[in-house]
Amino acid sequence: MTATIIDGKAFSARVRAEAGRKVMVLKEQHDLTPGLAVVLVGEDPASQVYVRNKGKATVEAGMKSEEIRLDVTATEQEVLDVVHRLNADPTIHGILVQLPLPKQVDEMAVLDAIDPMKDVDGFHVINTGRQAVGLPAMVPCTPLGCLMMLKDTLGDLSGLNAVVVGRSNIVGKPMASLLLSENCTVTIAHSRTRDLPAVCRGADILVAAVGRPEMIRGDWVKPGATVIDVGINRIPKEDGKTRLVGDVCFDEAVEVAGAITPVPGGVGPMTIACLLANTVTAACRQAGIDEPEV
Ligand SMILES: Nc1nc(=O)c2c([nH]1)NC[C@@H]1CN(c3ccc(C(=O)N[C@@H](CCC(=O)O)C(=O)O)cc3)C=[N+]21
Repeated sequence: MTATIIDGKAFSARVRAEAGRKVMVLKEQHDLTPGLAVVLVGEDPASQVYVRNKGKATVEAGMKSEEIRLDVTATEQEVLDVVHRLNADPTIHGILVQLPLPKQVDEMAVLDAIDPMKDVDGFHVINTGRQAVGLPAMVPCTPLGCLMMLKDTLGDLSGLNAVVVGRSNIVGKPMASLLLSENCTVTIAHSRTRDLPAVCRGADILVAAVGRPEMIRGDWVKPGATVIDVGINRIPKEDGKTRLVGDVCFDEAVEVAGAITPVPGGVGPMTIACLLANTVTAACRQAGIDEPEV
């Protein structure tokens, strides 16, 4: 039996279309145009592509998009000044500072400066804490996208064993916290975990977010499990070009899993769609209105 392939690209198109319909209602009924600002420091080519895609998706959904580019030599104060200006701008409801930042800029200080209400990445400690205790919060886009695909595939997640491989602040930890909120039994595994393959084999839900190309093999997957591959690794091909692979060895895992996300076309597109959804949510909360039902 081969696994069902979870089509993140198709799913993300539905999420983006829904965000677009909400934006239409907000414009017509509340004279409110949600605005998203993306701050990019430096010229990392991968980040540039990603930032351009975000800008395009934002405009397609009818929102205002602003891109702020700073030189790779920008000081921390220059980045903070941009954040402060965006915090004060009433036409901007979401602020995303593209990570990683150059080494002279303290990431934590920048994230801490973002108004938590405008923190569409959900990386501010206020949002991390609010999510953890069950208060309304901005939830990080990648884990949110993963959760949407899991619920769409499995329905109620209560009681399932979830193993998250990776403990980053941007994916692993918030993913684990969201799965706990859905009543999963959650294990966070990482580089020091003993007998990682055996731990993974206990997972009904296996989320791979380690950043190591094809580390998770087919025989680490419990038959029938749902596998979410967060990894996006560019590796060289024989012909000198490159290809994208996840943290899961797809060709092996697809033979064992019940359902699996591909790379590309899985988690990545959902991340961008959730960014738009979060920006709509943020705009409604800032305006003190209920999010439209569409
Ligand atoms: N503050 C911040 N928030 C982020 O959410 C954030 C960030 N910084 N820094 C970089 C990472 C990376 N990231 C991606 C999102 C979508 C795709 C995506 O759409 N990928 C496509 C293919 C992309 C390709 O072909 O290269 C896919 O997987 O199908 C990729 C990568 C968000 N990040």
